[in-house]
Amino acid sequence: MPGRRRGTLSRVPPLNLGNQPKTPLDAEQAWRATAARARETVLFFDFDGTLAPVDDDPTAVSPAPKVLAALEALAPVVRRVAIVSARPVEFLREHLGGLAGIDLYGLYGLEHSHSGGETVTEPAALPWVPTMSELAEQARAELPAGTLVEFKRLSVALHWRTAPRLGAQVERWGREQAERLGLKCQAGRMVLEIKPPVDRDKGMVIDEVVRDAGGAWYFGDDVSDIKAFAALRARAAGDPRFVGVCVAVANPETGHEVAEAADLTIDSPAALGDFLTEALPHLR
Ligand SMILES: O=P(O)(O)OC[C@H]1O[C@H](O[C@H]2O[C@H](CO)[C@@H](O)[C@H](O)[C@H]2O)[C@H](O)[C@@H](O)[C@@H]1O
Repeated sequence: MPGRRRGTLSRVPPLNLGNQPKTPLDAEQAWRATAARARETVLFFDFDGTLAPVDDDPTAVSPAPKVLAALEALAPVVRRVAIVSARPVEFLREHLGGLAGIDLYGLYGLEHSHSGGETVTEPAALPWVPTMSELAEQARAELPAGTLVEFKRLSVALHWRTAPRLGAQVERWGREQAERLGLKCQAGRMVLEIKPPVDRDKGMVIDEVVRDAGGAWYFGDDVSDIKAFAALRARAAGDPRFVGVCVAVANPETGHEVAEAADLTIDSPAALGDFLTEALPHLR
C-alpha cells in the first residue's frame, strides 16, 4: 500500500478531492474539525473486515475488542452512528450486542432499522425472495464442495475463502446465473454476492443520510465501500463547510483499492477499536 506505515494509523495522500484544501490532513486534525460540529456529524461503519475481523466461517464473527464500547460512547456525542453492511439487519442487531441508539442499514440498504426500531425492507426487493431462495438451493446442488453458500433472504453470497482454488469457477457460475435471472452482482473479499436488480447500494444510503448533516466519517474495508466514500466526497464537493473523512481498514485482498480511495488507513478492526477509543476525548 503506497505510503502506508506500520502501526495503528497511517495516511495516504488524499485523492480526487473536490475539497482538497479543506480535507483534514491527519486523524488528529480530522477529529478536531469534527469536534466543532460533532452534533451534526454522522459516523458510518461497515461491519465485516471493519468492525469485525474476518473469519473463515461467516457465522463465527464478532466485533473486535473495544469496538462496541467505543460505538456506545460515541453515539450520544454525534448526530448518528450507523452501520452500513451487506449483512441482514437481524444479523447486525444480534452481533452488535443490542447497542442502543444505532442505525442499521443491511443488505446494502435494502433493509434498515433506526435506533432499535422495526426492520423495514425496501418494497421493490420483496418479490425477489423466492428467486434468491431457489438460487441458494441451486448453488448448493451445483457448486463444488468447499464453496460456502450464504442465503440472506434478499441476496445470496457465494464464498470460496476456505477453497481459494475454486474462486474463478464459483465467480463464473454466479455471474452466469445472475445474467440468466436478471440479478445484480457485487464482488467482495473471496465472495460474490448476487442481489435483486433494485437500485440500492452503500453510496445511495450515505447520500441520503448526509444530505442535511454537517460532516461524516465512513470506515470500510471492501470495494463496495468505495461507493460510500464517493458519496461523501460528492457531498463535501458541494459544501465547503462539510467535513467528510473516508477511512480504509486494511486488508490483504481488496485493501489496496480501498486504501487508495481513502484519506486514512487503519491496520485492522482491532486497531479501529483503539482509534475510536482515542477519538472520544476529542469529541466530548
Ligand atoms: O458489507 P460487509 O459488512 O463488509 O459484508 C460483506 C460480506 O461480509 C461477509 O463476508 C466476509 O466476511 C466473512 C466473515 O469474516 C468471510 O468469511 C468472507 O470471506 C468475507 O467475504 C458476509 O458473509 C457476506 O455476506 C458479506 O457480503
